[in-house]
Amino acid sequence: MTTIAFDLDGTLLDSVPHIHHAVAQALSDMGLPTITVAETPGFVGRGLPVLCENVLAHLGADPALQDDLYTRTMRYYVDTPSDPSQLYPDVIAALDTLKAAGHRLTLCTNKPFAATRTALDGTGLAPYFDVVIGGDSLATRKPEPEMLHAALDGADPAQALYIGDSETDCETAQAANVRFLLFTEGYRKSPPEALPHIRQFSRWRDLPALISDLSGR
Ligand SMILES: O=C(O)COP(=O)(O)O
Ligand SMILES: [Mg+2]
Repeated sequence: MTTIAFDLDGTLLDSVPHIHHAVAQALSDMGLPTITVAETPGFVGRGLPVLCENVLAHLGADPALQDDLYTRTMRYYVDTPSDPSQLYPDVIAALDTLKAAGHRLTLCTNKPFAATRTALDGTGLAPYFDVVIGGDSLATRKPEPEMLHAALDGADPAQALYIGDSETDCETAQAANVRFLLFTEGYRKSPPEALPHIRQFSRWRDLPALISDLSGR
């Protein structure tokens, strides 16, 4: 049995349209200019406070509006339902296979906890994860190691795996001394070779075999 922690946005869910909708609604309510869908992945990965700070800087808006933008975006995050169409292809089948092999699955995302719960419930992912750590669950966020250690829930980091899509996830795994597997179809900004990883995959249907190689089952 291996404890396997997963990132959420850009790893299990292609959530950029959902995130863009929430941010664009909040910006519009505040009478600010907007960001495009294409620009949105560049703001995802370090948590909602950083997204808000960077969006305001990008728009040349007053940084003091960060808390207001955060509160409004959170409301749209939670109020806008998620659905299974956001899942990358074959995610559920891969998680079923990993569960059936006896692995323990947990979630470690910088998305705020309340928004994470809504996303997990709406997409059908909720039953798969024994532990869920969100971006505001602890005093620190990824790439600090505490969230990942909490998501491992007592498992030995040296025996565990972390699966994510971004620079943030790779740095987190390094800081937490956990082996990192890179999903290449998410919201990474640099090429895969710039992010140290022990395996990479572009199709979820390939993940169970990668993990059974690594864990010897
Ligand atoms: O909220 C974010 O910035 C990204 O969330 P993630 O950690 O699931 O990729
Ligand atoms: Mg991610």
